[in-house]
Amino acid sequence: MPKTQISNEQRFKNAIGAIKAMGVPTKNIKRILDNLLLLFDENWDAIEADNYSVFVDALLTNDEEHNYIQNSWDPVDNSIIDEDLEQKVCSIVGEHNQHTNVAGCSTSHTLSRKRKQQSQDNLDEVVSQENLKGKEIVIATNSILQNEINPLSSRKSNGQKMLESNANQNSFCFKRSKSKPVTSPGHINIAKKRLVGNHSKQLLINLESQALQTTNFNAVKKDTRNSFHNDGTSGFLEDSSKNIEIASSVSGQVKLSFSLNGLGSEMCFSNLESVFRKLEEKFLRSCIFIQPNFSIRNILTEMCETVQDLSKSSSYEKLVNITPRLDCSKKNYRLHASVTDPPISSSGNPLIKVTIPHHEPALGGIRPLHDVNDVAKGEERVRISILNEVSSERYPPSFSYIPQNIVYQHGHVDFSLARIGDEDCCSDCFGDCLSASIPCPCARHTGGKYAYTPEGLLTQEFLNDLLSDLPISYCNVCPIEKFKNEVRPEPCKGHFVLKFIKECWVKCGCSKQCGNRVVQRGITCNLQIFYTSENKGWGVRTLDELPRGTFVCEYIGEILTNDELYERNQRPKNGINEKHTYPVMLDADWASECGLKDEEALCLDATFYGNIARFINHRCSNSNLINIPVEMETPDHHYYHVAFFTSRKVDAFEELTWDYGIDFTDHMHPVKAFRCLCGSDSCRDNNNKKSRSNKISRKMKK
Ligand SMILES: C[S@@+](CC[C@H](N)C(=O)[O-])C[C@H]1O[C@@H](n2cnc3c(N)ncnc32)[C@H](O)[C@@H]1O
Repeated sequence: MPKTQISNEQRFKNAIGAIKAMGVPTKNIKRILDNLLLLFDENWDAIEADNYSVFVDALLTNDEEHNYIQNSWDPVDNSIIDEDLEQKVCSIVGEHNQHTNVAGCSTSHTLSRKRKQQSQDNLDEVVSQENLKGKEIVIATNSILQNEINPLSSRKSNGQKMLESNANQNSFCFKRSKSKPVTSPGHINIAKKRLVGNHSKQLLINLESQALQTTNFNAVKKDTRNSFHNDGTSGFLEDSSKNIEIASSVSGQVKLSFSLNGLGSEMCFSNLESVFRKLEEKFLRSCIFIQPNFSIRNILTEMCETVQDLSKSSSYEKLVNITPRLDCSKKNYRLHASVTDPPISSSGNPLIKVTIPHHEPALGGIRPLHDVNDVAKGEERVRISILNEVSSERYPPSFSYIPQNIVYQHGHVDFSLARIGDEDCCSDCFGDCLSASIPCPCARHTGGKYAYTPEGLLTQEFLNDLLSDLPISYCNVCPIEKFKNEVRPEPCKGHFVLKFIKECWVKCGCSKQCGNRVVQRGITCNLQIFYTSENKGWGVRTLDELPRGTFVCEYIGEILTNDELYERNQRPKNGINEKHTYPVMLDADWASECGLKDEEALCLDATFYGNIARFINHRCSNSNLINIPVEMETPDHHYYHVAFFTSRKVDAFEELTWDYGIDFTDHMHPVKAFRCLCGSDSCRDNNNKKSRSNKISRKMKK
């Protein structure tokens, strides 16, 4: 009999009969049904849709805050009851309508597992509701992930009751295409869980895509504190054979991976790499500047469509078996792919098979070299994105991002508090030294005046002094010359006498917010690593305009003795790290410090371990950055920080450069000079001068 001819009373009875079989007490069923009828304006079609899926959702939803469905059974052990119920629901539902409930069952089971875990971990409640009338799915959450998910406030329409979070400003909503019927594939169930106490979150998304026909995706969003391995890969898998995994860190960093199986249709599947590449091009790049309409749902939808697009257009004629192997002893996981002749389907099309073995994390297999959204992996206060609009190179070569200098092996840096005397700190200060009437002892190094303004910029006076010609001092025995010829070193070629800044530090009485602490607070500018169009490789640019005197970043690397650097440079270079980043000599005191032993002279090498500064290119003249030695924890100038400040106003998207101080004629220098492409009029690279004059004379001849 068509449903329209069944009376509402009969439908009520049918519902009770079906749900009672799951073991739910009749009075509870009635209460929930009453609520649902109220909620859906007596729309029985909506309640019966997907075999009472809203009822099942209501059973699983136990949210007092929103009063959506009152908790209607004894809360003895919800996890067990839930699991039981869900299994029954699944079996009943399965009997009723096998096809449409495959996804429904897996959703319920997933929810159940999650719920069990939730109850064990003292998790807060699932808050989800599918609004059937408006074909919208609304999630209310205390999310901090607003950048990733389109923040829309809960809306009420046509008598539909939406969930309203206590934290309304943080709620967001997933909209479903209005053209799709409620029961069609394309169904998305989303459950949001919040860990009590530490505000960790999990977002569970089950997506069955019409586009992918028989392919199922499960997506799991999970707090990285629970899911990421130490090496930064995600370790969470529900069912590795058919999962999309989205893992997000508390700082908002998102990692996406997916694996497919069951491509039983005669779809010609492109390789995973091209799917990832296309998706990254589409989304990850744009996520650097978060778009207003950005949402996880869009990514998932786009992912389905991309897989379908690529599969349709693929001329792939091979069977690809992709098997990620997780070797925990190695840091870089790789996707192993083998290509064999494809079996031909009944329609004559080659079939594609993608196999992801159970319990092997799919994410690990395709770990990228760097996170294009944040090369610093959350180590800095700002995210540092990577963008290449020039060539196909997706990432800079491998290196480990470190936010602080680290001693490589033998470099001796004495950080002991005992070495900091009263004259080298301001233990009597309080709050902000800059606001005190008399400059503190820390300003002694800068002539009794602070180098910083209250806004955290270098004072114009300090900067002007720096940019005027610096005096040069000469070592008795120069470590650089000893590098070149240990037995008979040539005389020192001279080093600039650098002007130091002394920042307040831990032995000082002032606060961390003291105006004389700028470099130690880390990077605050929005910077980007980008591929230069002048063949200089990767470079750094600012995304915002920077005033003159702005602290940009420190040059961070391994602290090496000059001996160690020399030894490192002698080693045969292979492949990836063939190009050394330019090491920075900590030579401020070479001339004045008596008896500095070779093994004591230090330098910073960012080739293998470093920060964003390792990407800043050289410019012979008119560079926009100046490197300034900054002393914090050590009172002598044997070790110090190298900080970059803007030497003039820098426009947004302008490349940041500094003068490495290279002598392009010195072919014996420990680090081989490159052919300079800085493009400045006063380029010191003679090769360039020659080629420029050749060009001019060729032009003249013409
Ligand atoms: C500190 S790294 C800078 C980042 C580097 N461009 C990269 O892709 O990793 C120094 C290296 O960059 C390149 N480089 C820096 N400045 C350059 C310039 N003005 N002209 C040509 N190459 C430059 C050289 O290969 C040099 O060894």
